[in-house]
Amino acid sequence: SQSLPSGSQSLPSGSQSPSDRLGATALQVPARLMLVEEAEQCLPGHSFETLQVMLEQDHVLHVELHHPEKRIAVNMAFWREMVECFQDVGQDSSCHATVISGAGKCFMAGIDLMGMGSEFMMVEGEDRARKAWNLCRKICEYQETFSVLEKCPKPVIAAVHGACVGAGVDLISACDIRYCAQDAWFQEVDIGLVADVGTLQHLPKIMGSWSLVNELAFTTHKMMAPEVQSSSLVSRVFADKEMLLQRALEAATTIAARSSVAVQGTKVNLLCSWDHPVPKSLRYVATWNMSMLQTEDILKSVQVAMEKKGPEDVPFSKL
Ligand SMILES: CC/C=C\C=C\CC(=O)SCCNC(=O)CCNC(=O)[C@H](O)C(C)(C)COP(=O)(O)OP(=O)(O)OC[C@H]1O[C@@H](n2cnc3c(N)ncnc32)[C@H](O)[C@@H]1OP(=O)(O)O
Repeated sequence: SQSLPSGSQSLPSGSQSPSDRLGATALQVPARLMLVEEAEQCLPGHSFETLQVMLEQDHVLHVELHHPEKRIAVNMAFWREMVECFQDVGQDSSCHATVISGAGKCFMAGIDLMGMGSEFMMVEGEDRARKAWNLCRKICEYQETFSVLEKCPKPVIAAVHGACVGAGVDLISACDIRYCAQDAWFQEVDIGLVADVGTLQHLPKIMGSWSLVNELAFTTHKMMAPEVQSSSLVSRVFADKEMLLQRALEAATTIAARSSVAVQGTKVNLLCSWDHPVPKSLRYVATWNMSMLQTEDILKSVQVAMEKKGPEDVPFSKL
């Protein structure tokens, strides 16, 4: 059977409760214990089968999904490598923001229909209860492949061109910012199952229209770039892939120049308000800031603002 992605739980945990997710984000236990120096050297050069990680600018990593000859149809290695990669991004204090895009003609053609079919048909277990238990465990492992994007405290920007199908929609719905090119299209595909790795949980909160979410989910309606923009699934549309990547990297660079205490704390607290009612989120941010307001970054930021400079002029310490 498939080995567990590092850091994932060994028993079916069901879908993660909001507080699990928040706890994991705020107090992430290193999945692979690694010195900061090691992590810094590790990621850009790290060899993955399905991901290429490039250092684009100071503190900005570009993660490119690879399998262009199969239009980024994702195989077994992908599910494991995404977890490894973004756990490392989370630990790597020299990475402040990430862009994720597809190599070749599209962002992602969903699961590898040839290679992954047997994964769900062939579940181990001596009886139905044990098979169900093992299947639940597998589903939770697959969920971790995209949940890791939310748990990573560094903002992740999805830059989508061409097709973004099935698992591609699950992936982008777990990202913090979504941009696309004019040629992008998005689709849920009918393969006879309920989507179970994030789309159905995220889209109703992301998109402005329940009706459109239902349409996408029930009819497999193909959404083109203008429609995804008007429905808020993406926040910006660019003329082509080149412009898309340029602008996504610019946004990541802007984020990377800011105080990590501010940016990462903002991501954690936005996720808190996504999951919890306002009074609870207000209480959480008060508790958060009772320590984080003691950062030197505030004084440094105020000083450069007074001098009419930008955050890129501040030597913020690593986090
Ligand atoms: C754990 C479960 C969690 C999540 C589950 C999610 C469900 C899904 O993801 S279902 C989605 C399944 N995907 C699809 O139905 C998309 C199928 N592909 C396409 O529609 C098209 O390939 C395209 C993405 C629109 C691109 O079209 P085009 O540019 O014309 O390329 P093609 O000639 O069609 O394909 C080139 C090459 O790639 C192979 N390929 C494409 N998609 C897949 C795929 N999903 N699985 C396996 N292989 C794929 C295609 O067969 C071609 O291969 P050749 O060997 O060159 O024939």
